[in-house]
Amino acid sequence: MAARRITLGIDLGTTSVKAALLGAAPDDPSGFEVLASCARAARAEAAAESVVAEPQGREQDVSRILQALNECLAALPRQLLRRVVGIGVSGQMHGVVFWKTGQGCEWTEGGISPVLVPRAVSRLVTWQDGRCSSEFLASLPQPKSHLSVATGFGCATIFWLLKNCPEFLKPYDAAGTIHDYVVAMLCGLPRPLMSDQNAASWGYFNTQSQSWNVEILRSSGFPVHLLPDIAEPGSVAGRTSHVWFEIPKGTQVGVALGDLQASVYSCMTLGTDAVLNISTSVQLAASMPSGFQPAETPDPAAPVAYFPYFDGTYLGVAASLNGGNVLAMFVHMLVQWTADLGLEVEESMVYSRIIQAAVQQTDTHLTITPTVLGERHLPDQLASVTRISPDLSLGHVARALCRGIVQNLLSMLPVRQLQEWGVQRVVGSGSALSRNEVLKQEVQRAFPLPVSFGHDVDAAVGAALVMLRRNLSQKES
Ligand SMILES: Nc1ncnc2c1ncn2[C@@H]1O[C@H](COP(=O)(O)OP(=O)(O)O)[C@@H](O)[C@H]1O
Ligand SMILES: O=C(CO)[C@@H](O)[C@H](O)[C@H](O)[C@H](O)COP(=O)(O)O
Repeated sequence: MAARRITLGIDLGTTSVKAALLGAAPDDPSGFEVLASCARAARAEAAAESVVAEPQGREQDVSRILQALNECLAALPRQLLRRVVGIGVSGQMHGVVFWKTGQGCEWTEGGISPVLVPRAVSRLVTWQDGRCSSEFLASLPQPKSHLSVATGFGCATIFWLLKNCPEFLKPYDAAGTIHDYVVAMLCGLPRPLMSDQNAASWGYFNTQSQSWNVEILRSSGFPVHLLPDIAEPGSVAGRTSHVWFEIPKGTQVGVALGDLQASVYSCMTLGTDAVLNISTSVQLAASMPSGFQPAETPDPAAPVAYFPYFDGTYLGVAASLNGGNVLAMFVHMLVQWTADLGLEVEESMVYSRIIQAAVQQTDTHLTITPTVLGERHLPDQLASVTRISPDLSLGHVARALCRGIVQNLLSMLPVRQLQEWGVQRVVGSGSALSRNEVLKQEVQRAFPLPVSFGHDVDAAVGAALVMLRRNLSQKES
């Protein structure tokens, strides 16, 4: 009997790195089985390299992200890694990392197998970065794209660096998202490749012509040489240049995918499914009919945007900036206040206690609008708390916070709109959801539709599944 095909999926998320090994399972309705998975907190937050970007800058240390990736790979069964025939990579969209071609990493020998270590590479400026003010964004040229440009989007960040610290860009001749960087390093690509999923998340990309707004950008002095070449999501970017945790050298690596699209790909088993992903951020997505094309001119005030998916199709997405990160801020605040009172508590204990308290508090009148980061379509709408009564327990606050995250998303994309799109079921994904019973309860309460919950490493599963299906179709042809 032919050996079972196995693929590896990776998700370089904002808070954690996930990896999953998938095996073909012809007898399973999904066609696959998750053989092993791993998640490791990246703890990659770092001070902005450019001091002028503070305090709104949000950057991550690439070496910590790769460290978490190496820990994930090291934790996966070697006997399965040896049989990997394809690697799919996804990650946090919008962000940008810069490197020097040919010097972006080093394969260090010495251990059991070579390990990927970053070398001449910048910090990752993430999607949560707020350095581009509304005034700065208004000063940029109008894109020829159906998506508006927001702070934290790759092209906006590059324009900001060009204006405020031009010296910063001089040493680099390549740029991409963190997952484009990892694909380029795994394959030793001379130039990064980028799927339209990630290019659209940078701004100044036209999904219909599948091209950057090169003339618009060039005429504004933008360093267009930094823009990656574009390739189909699901196509092969290259082959691994080294043995990697016993994954054979020469293994196919797919062009990197957006984490949202990869999560949807693993969870959306029916075209009438909507996918609710709650991770650092939160997104509610549903597929648009084939042939759908978004309006050419974006409406920055619109809460729903249309993201490229696969094969020229689109997802209708409400993407809130305020998801698991708001819970994380609440937990961090409690840890800080407890320290101010002279006590020390572990974050993990606080998470379990607030969830436990909220489970006990089955309902609340307290109302929290959780938009501490504003929203892209409402940048000035910050968070608020109303209907505070004398019974202000931890359970009330935690329940109201989880409810607020879900209700805020529904205010962007109401159930009525989902039903008009033909949605009949909601599938939940993301670790913030899978680890939080109260969030699950609030999701089930908010949707008058059947709700099910996917894996907790969905984007990694989705990235692996794309490569598994590609490999199987290659073998059949
Ligand atoms: N111990 C925990 N218990 C419950 N939820 C947690 C815990 N630790 C982190 N979280 C939640 O998980 C979120 C991160 O989810 P994750 O899927 O790792 O994000 P990403 O995919 O964006 O990296 C955090 O923002 C936080 O809300
Ligand atoms: O903000 C949007 C889209 O505009 C999101 O889909 C965005 O891709 C994701 O939130 C980021 O990639 C971060 O994802 P995650 O780390 O929260 O999983």
